[in-house]
Amino acid sequence: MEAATKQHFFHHGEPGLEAEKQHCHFCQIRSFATRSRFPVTIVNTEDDAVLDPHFRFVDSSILGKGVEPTKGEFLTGCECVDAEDCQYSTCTCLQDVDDDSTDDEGVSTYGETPRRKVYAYHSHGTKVGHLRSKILASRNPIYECHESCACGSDCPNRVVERGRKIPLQIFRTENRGWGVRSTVDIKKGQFVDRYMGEIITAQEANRRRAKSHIAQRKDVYLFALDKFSDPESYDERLRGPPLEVDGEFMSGPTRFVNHSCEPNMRIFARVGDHADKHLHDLALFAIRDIPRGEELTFDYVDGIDDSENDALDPEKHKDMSRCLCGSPSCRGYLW
Ligand SMILES: C[S@@+](CC[C@H](N)C(=O)[O-])C[C@H]1O[C@@H](n2cnc3c(N)ncnc32)[C@H](O)[C@@H]1O
Repeated sequence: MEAATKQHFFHHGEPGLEAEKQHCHFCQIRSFATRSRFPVTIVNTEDDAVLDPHFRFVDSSILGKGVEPTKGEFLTGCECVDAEDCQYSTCTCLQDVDDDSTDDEGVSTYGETPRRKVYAYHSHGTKVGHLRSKILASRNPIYECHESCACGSDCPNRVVERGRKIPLQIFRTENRGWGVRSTVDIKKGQFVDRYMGEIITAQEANRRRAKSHIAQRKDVYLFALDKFSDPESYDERLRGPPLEVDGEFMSGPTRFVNHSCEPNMRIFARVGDHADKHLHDLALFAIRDIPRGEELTFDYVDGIDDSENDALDPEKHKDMSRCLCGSPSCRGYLW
């Protein structure tokens, strides 16, 4: 670790080292636009390990071969003139919200049209912009306004779009390699960061699985963008198989977040432009208050049916890896 930091801090200000700097993790995280207000840092007080030199930090996902975003002419956004309107069922960005609620936020009218507040976030007080408890406890997607919308960049419904507002530290854990923590307190419902990586086709993901020397563990880096997959969909991109995000070799700091059977974060599908549902974001939110310095975790198999969860099947344990999350309700095995 010292050798890596010394090379960066003492030599990377010098001209003529462009090729070397491209592979330097410290140069990569210092190129992020948010480096001053919300820096990413890397520390190791445990041993001499450094991050895998083949890994590269990126601050947005990269589209792989054969993955196309929707053409500009097919993008659509809401036409809300007053951004405050982007919290109600009348905002077209929120038209697909599954609203089974009769809860807190209530009904109002817009001209003659009755409208319900279906906004995923709190809109008042100290919790403003934090995901509401009802959504946090669900696996519902989050719909946000985006760059094709008429509302401005100060629209309250652009929490994930505005990006990470938390400084993150990648640190060496005692027994699970690298992990991630925050250097500030995080509140329940607060957005932490996206899971980023290369967005690849299902065929390419399977090719990488087959080729990977870490065999089935390759799956810990692959997330299927399957929230809207539907074999009956009129949109062929949603009929599947879904695209996948591979964070193994290119990603942001959340690629180093470890698993816990009692996690403090949960991952949500976040949709911007409805025409780009097949490319939805994966957004991590705190599911309880997290004091600064506590390791950030999520459940890698959240949402998997118990009957498909190998950790609950004693027959399969002999070929599985031990879970070292240390939580009282640890299932004992990862995969
Ligand atoms: C997505 S990576 C997380 C970052 C990783 N610790 C590293 O050093 O790069 C997933 C890998 O971390 C380790 N890991 C994560 N959570 C763990 C847990 N609860 N118990 C044991 N190992 C864990 C496993 O080696 C797993 O393959």
